[in-house]
Amino acid sequence: MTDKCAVIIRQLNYYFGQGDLRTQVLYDINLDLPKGQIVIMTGPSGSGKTTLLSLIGALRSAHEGNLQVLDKELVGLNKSQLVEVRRNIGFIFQAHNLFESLTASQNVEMAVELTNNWREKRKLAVEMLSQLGLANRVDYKPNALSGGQKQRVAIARALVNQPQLILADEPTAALDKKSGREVVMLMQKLAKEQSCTILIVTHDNSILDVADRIINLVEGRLESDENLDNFVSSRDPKSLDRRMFS
Ligand SMILES: Nc1ncnc2c1ncn2[C@@H]1O[C@H](COP(=O)(O)OP(=O)(O)OP(=O)(O)O)[C@@H](O)[C@H]1O
Repeated sequence: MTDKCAVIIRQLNYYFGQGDLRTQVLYDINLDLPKGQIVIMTGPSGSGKTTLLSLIGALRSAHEGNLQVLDKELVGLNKSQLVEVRRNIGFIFQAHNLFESLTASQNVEMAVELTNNWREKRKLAVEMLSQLGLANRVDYKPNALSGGQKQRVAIARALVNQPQLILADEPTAALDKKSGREVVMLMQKLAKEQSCTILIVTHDNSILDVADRIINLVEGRLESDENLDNFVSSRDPKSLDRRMFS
């Protein structure tokens, strides 16, 4: 199974704070993300979704349990080793984090520079932006783009180096329903083409159908892990909104 999974998590615990203030936020997480799967993580506010995403993304260090990401064990790595791991991961956040002084193309080119591919950076950036429907916006700065277009630039930046793993935290939160769906459908299409694994944290139930699997985190514990049909049918529709998407 090992070489078929982008992420393997075993008995992972995580705490914030120290001494008397130490609080456990993740409890005994066990999770496999097979290569090429799109997984949505949902759950109530404060249940630990962003914390788990940031541990998988090597943005925080894990100390207890096992956390294997793209064939590398992250528990015990130092800061510079974690930075190396991050290079192989595409991140998409709710706040798109684009540089306002740079054009769409330059924002994407910055990601290509990390791979030292200086010669082709413009070509690769323009190709990726074009695939996302932004061929006629490559030289626009973010303030001349709509929310959905900015988020598509952020997706182009996350995908341009063809990472094997993409982590997205509320990628549709700043978008209206239609643009949110479009953005996620594009992520799904490109991910399938590049056969990369995607983990999306979301409260947006209108995008659940892009997922191969939905996992639900409640109070730091993985409460369920099922496909969309089972997820929906196992829940009372009235409670779905209140419990899952609060
Ligand atoms: N830097 C921090 N220091 C201390 N506690 C934190 C820190 N970040 C998060 N927490 C706590 O850890 C718990 C999990 O937070 P986390 O942000 O992972 O939840 P979440 O499920 O992503 O919530 P939301 O859906 O509201 O974004 C919460 O109780 C939160 O208050």
